[in-house]
Amino acid sequence: MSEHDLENSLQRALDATAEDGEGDLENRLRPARLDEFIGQPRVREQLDLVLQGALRRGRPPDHVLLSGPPGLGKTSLAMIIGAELGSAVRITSGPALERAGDLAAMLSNLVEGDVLFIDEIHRTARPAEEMLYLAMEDFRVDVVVGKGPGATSIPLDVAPFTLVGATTRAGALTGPLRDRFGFTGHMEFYEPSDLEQVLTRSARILDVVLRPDGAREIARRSRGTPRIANRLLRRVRDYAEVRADGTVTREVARAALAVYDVDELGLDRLDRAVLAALVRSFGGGPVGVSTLAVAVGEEPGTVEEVCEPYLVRAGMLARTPRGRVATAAAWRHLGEEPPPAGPDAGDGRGQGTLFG
Ligand SMILES: Nc1ncnc2c1ncn2[C@@H]1O[C@H](COP(=O)(O)OP(=O)(O)OP(=O)(O)O)[C@@H](O)[C@H]1O
Repeated sequence: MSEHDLENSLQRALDATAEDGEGDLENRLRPARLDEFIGQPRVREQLDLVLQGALRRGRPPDHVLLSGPPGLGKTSLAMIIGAELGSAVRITSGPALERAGDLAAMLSNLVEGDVLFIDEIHRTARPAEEMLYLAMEDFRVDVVVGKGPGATSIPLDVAPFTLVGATTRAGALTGPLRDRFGFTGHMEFYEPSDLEQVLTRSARILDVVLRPDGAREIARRSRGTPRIANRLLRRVRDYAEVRADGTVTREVARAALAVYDVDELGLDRLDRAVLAALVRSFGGGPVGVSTLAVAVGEEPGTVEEVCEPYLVRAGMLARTPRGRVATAAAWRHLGEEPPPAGPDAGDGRGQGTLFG
C-alpha cells in the first residue's frame, strides 16, 4: 500500500469512528460515580463531604460551581452529583437561557431534589441570571406577565433543587451569582499519572490493547486533559488497527501522534500557531489577546479559554498586565534562540523569571 493509500485508509477509519458517534463514545467513557472519578483529589474530597452531609440531613446540598478549562470533567462531575444523590439531572446551558422565560420553564418543571446543570453558566443572559438569584436563594421566581404599565409579576414556587454550574471563566461570573454558590470546585489540569489511569480505564471499555508504555506516551501528550487523552486514544487506536497489529505500544503511539500533529509536549496545531505568532510576528510580546487571536484566525475566547491555560501551565506563555509574553521555553520549543533578557529590556520580556 502506498503512503497515500495508507493516509486514505486512516482517514476512512477516522470517519467511521466519527459516524459511530464520538459523542456516544464520550458518554460511555464518563465515570458514573465519585469513586470512579480519577484525579482531582481536592475537589473529589470536598464534594464528597458536601454530598454526604446533604444525604445525612436529607436535604438537597448547597449549589455547586465547577470551574476550570474545558474537558477536565465538569459535566461528568455534574452527572455524578445526580447519581450520588439519587436525583435526576436536568441539563441546559448559559447560551440556551436567552430569556428569563426559558429559565422559568426549566425551573417550574423541577421536582424536589433535582439537580439543574447549567453548562457555561457565565454566558447566561442578564434577565435569566437575575431570575436565578431568587430561585437559588428562596426557591421561587417572579414571572412577569404583560408589558408596560399593565405588567404584573406573579410569584411561583420552585421545588428545592441543587444548581450545578460549570464555567471555564469563573472570573466572568457576576458577584451576586458567584456568592450564591455554597461550594466552588476548582478543577486543575491532570497529572500524567492520572491520565494514564484514565486511558487504561477507557482502553478497557473500548476493548483496546494498550500497553503501559503506550499509555504513558499518550498521557504525557494530552495537555493535562482527560477529554484529549480519550480522543488521542481513539486516534492512536485507528492507527494501531490500520498500520500495526492493533496493539498500542509507545512506538505506535509516537508514530500515530506525529500523523495527527500532536507534538512532544502535546501541543496541537493551534497552540503552536499561537506561540509562533507571538514569537515570530510580535517578537515575543507583550501583545493583547485579541491581536493574537486575529493573527491565528481564531476567536479571542478560544485562544483565552482553550489554548492559554495549558500554555501558561506548560511554562510557554505568561500573562502580564501589558499582554501575552512568550517565555524562553516557547522560543526554544519553536527552535528559535530567545532574545537576551535584561532588566532594561523594557518590553515585558526582561522580567528574569520568564526567561529562567
Ligand atoms: N476524572 C475523570 N476520570 C475519568 N474520565 C474522565 C474524568 N474526567 C473527564 N473524563 C473523561 O473526559 C471526558 C470529558 O469530560 P467532561 O465532558 O466531563 O468535561 P468538561 O469539563 O465538562 O468539559 P466541557 O466543559 O468542555 O464540557 C468525559 O467523557 C470522560 O470520559
